[in-house]
Amino acid sequence: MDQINILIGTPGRLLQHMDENPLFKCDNLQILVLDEADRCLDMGFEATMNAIIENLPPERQTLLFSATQTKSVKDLARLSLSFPTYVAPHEQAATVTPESLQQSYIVCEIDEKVGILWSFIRNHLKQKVLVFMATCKQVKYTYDLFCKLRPGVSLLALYGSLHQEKREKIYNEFCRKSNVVLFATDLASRGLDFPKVNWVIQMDCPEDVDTYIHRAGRTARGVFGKGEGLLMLLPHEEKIVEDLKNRKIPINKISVDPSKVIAPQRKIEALLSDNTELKQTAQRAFVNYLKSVFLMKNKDIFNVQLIDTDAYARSLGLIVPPRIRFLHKYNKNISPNQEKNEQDNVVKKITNSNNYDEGSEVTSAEEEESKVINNMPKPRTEKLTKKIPQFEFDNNDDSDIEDFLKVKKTNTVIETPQTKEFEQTSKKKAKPLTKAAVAKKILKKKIKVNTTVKFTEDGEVIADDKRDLKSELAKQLNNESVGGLDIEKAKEALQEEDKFDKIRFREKVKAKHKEQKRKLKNKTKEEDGEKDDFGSQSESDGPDLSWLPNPDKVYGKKESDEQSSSDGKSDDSKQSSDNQHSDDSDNSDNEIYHRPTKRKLIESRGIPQDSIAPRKIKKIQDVSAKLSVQEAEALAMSLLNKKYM
Ligand SMILES: Nc1ncnc2c1ncn2[C@@H]1O[C@H](COP(=O)(O)OP(=O)(O)OP(=O)(O)O)[C@@H](O)[C@H]1O
Repeated sequence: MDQINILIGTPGRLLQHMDENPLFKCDNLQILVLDEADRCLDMGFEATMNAIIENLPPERQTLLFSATQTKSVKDLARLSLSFPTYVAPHEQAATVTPESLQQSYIVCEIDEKVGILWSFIRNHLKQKVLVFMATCKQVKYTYDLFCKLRPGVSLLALYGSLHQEKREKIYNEFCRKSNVVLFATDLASRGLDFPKVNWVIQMDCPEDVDTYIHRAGRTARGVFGKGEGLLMLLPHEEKIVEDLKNRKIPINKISVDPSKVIAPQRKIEALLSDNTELKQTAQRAFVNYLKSVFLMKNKDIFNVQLIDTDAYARSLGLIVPPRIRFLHKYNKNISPNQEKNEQDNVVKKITNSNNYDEGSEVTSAEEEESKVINNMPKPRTEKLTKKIPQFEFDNNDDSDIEDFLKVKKTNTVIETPQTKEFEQTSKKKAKPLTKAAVAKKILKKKIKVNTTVKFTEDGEVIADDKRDLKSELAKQLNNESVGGLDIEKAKEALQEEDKFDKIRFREKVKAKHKEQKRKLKNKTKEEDGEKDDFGSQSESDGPDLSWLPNPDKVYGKKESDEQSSSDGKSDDSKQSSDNQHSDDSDNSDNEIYHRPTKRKLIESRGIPQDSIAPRKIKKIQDVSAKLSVQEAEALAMSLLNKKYM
């Protein structure tokens, strides 16, 4: 780190190295360059920049760059500049922005913005467009929504809450592609050099003139760069144009042909009703936009009270406008006097500077305020179309959207009784639906929230042993319809339930053990069965113990056996004779114990088992062979008769 010649970094990262890296030394620093110097020196980076400057040697050259350079002595004094030189290459130029940048603005209602943007994109499919919005949430929502609506061109979104790697990927993708739309926050308004951007759309009014210049500067870059800029303003935001013109920015007012605006309102509403996540993003976009307007410094231009929030919510696809808590809180905290003053101010401003409400009569401040908020004079663009040149939606690219636009009717709604009914009911719902109201409704209907009931295919309820309450106390507590929760009672009920849970658990363990035992038993049985295959043929035959050594041989002969052994018979032959004459009483015990199976005996004598026929059958075969047919028949009959007598 101490060997490097050039270091490029953001203020935060640089300060982190200074604080945490022992190898990072700036004693020999010769040149400090601050790109986007006005931004670096403004309030947001003040503390960080002051800390960095403290760590740098005072003997150095300092270079500051920006398209909107600060001349504030206070700011420059912090850098300890001596003999500063101001270099402005375009100071004598007629305009501060490049001549090849064509700039225009439109005035529209807040609920028209989405439709205008959508129509613009649909008509510029073969162009590279950069759209600036006020907040991350708006960018995210517009991106998600338009992706679902499929405009027919690549869409990208760039905003601060994205991971750095993703930001870089999106940046590179936007640079690479030529037909693409990028939705972005002011994160992309400075320093990023996107090549060949055709259009910069400022969908929300920029914070100040500097922000406008930086945003617009993303197009018409370099020596031969060309581009166009479009600024969308709400009627009360039009005052910024004056500031722009005072700063030598050539900007012309144009209007939009309403017949060419296709607002996919129904589609958006349908999408949101199907997709809760998208709906939540829309709600966040709505609240965050209003918050950003509320927090703007320049209250002459930004006034959240003048925004038709219901219309804005509807344009985002939200049928029920989300609650704007910060605004409610703010309105509550304003004392009546303050409120009246504010109202007076709003009215004065509107009546003085706005030409749209020429016909309205001021009766009292309060009346006027409510007029301003609820019945804001609508400076519809149609009114202005006579004087102002129209915005050319049809561009020269090869897309066949021109025909499409001519054929398609805008906002065609087939009126069905259902839609009429819906509109009527939605009109009736003037009262906002609060969470408390919803909760009251649920309580009235006695619906138990957060309960799951499972049914069989026949519609019978399946009892859930885990969820069913067992103890009386818990049941009682559950049935109580009093709001709130008695912690002590709930604790006791839980303890009671715990007892039943333990019993259930014990039973479960017992059942498991039983099952294990049963399985083990079955296994051993199976193993025994396998042994039988190799030992005795059937259980009635008894175990095959022929393989055991002869106890006589091992323990010597018994007295009772002496006689039989003296007959000169071998052990094997004795065994076989024993089998043949099983009624021999002397050796009966040994016989039963040592009796091998018939199969074993036959095998031990070396006679093939197949060749042995049962003795009785053999005898009959022998006798019948010697008889004639008649004699054999007679014999058979007599045998049968004998058997059944
Ligand atoms: N002398 C030059 N000849 C040709 N092209 C140039 C020249 N100087 C700059 N450019 C091109 O102009 C574009 C803008 O340059 P650069 O990014 O340096 O501007 P910048 O003033 O830093 O802009 P910003 O700070 O607003 O992002 C770049 O694409 C660059 O290649």
